[in-house]
Amino acid sequence: MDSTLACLTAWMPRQRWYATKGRSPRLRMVSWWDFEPAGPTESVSDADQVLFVRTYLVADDASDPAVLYQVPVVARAAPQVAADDPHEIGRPDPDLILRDGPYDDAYAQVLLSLVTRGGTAIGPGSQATGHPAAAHDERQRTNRVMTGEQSNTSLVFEGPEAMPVICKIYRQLHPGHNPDIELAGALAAGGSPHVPAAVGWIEGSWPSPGDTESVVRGSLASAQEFLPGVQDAWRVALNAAASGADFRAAAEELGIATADVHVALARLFPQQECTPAQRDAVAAAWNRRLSIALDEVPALSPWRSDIEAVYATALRLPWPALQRIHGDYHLGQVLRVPGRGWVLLDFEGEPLRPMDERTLPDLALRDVAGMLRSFDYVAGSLELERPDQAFAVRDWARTARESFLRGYAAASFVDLTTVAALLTALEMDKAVYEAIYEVRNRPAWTEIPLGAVERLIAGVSSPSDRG
Ligand SMILES: Nc1ncnc2c1ncn2[C@@H]1O[C@H](COP(=O)(O)OP(=O)(O)O)[C@@H](O)[C@H]1O
Ligand SMILES: O=P(O)(O)O[C@H]1O[C@H](CO)[C@@H](O[C@H]2O[C@H](CO)[C@@H](O)[C@H](O)[C@H]2O)[C@H](O)[C@H]1O
Repeated sequence: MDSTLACLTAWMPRQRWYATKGRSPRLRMVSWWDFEPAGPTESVSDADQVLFVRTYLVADDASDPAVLYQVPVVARAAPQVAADDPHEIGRPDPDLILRDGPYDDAYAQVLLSLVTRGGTAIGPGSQATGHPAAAHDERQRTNRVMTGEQSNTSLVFEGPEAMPVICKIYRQLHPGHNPDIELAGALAAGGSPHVPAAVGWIEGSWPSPGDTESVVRGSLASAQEFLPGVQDAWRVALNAAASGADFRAAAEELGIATADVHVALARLFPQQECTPAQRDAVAAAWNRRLSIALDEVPALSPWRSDIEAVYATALRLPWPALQRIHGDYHLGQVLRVPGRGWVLLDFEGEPLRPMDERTLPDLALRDVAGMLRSFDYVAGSLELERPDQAFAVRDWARTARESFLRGYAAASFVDLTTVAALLTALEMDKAVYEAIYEVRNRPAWTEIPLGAVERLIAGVSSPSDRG
């Protein structure tokens, strides 16, 4: 194995964004591109120390199909880097240190330059091109990496006068335009206050990891206005539920904001009547997910036939038209911005779902179900910490749910009573997805979606019990 790949093989499994945890990586270099140093934004002395700024495209054959990762690196001469540098990837030779690109100013500044000014980085059979979405703002900004449990890597650029910018580097690459760039960009261009302003994005082309003779195009990064010092709705809701604070008006406004975004998406992108074939495809996806969940979460098996009955009931009734939606809507995807209200983030869809499915028109009610599940998670996570508070937090979740639905119905003009069985099926499907997600990522929380499955089944047999 070449020495760069050897360094990456040791380093990648320790990264939060490395997807196939628990398996040994089988890495293969697919391509790379080199960036020109960002010139005016970088000091001459720093540029002297940088040997190259490069993004590697690395396929991992530990899973089938292979996962393709985007790995930006900065190569520096060994004497210039501290011995205990926490962002060292490795030393392909004794004089050269590869650093994790997002943590190095040299990469951060070329990234900002590409999304705000445009330009192209070239490599063997591959390239990356920046597409600014707004007029370029030359003011200097410093950069930092957002910390947290993230599947991608985001850098924040801030300066005393300049609009703060957040740039998300997609770690896993897929063919096609990322739905977050497409949907959030269109909503921002259409004047929606419920998404951050668009700044720009990076698209590229590279050899397909499955067939290196063919070339694919796809999204590499996106940048938007960063809203500093705000809390996400998960934190706001958790604090409100823990302290017993009234969340009804906030939940109702969240319902209105959600409906406003759905109405705007229905105007900006084509809507489709839901054909029998599309209903069959949704039903097949429910069943596929259920069978994965039954394999990975054995505690679900006693409810198998009840879950299937929930799906069957929804399939007997008429369905609304399909449209573009958020796709992975939960409280962590929404920010509370003083003076502006709720702002929605991350229209990428569910990370456990294939990208080509995530860009299809879907049921707007899927987002409604996602948010309802999130209110249940607030109660569920607090209940795990303080079982003695269970009654109060369940009551909080019930009122949040009612207020959210009231706001959504009023602003979307959807009569939710006519689609109640479909909404229940979508909540069930989301709880099944979450059971898989939790068992893989946060096993201690698996009982939250399992409790929801039980309650949803109980609610179908006696509707007034639903909380
Ligand atoms: N425009 C923004 N303004 C402020 N915070 C943001 C913005 N975009 C994302 N964030 C925050 O950055 C973090 C990661 O964003 P997210 O889109 O969820 O990334 P990932 O795809 O890695 O999960 C979240 O905590 C989110 O609240
Ligand atoms: O990483 P993403 O934000 O794209 O979403 C994934 O992770 C979420 C967890 O952070 C997960 O959401 C689940 O947990 C939330 C609380 O942490 C809860 O509010 C959501 O309702 C629940 O689904 C999401 O499902 C997953 O796709």
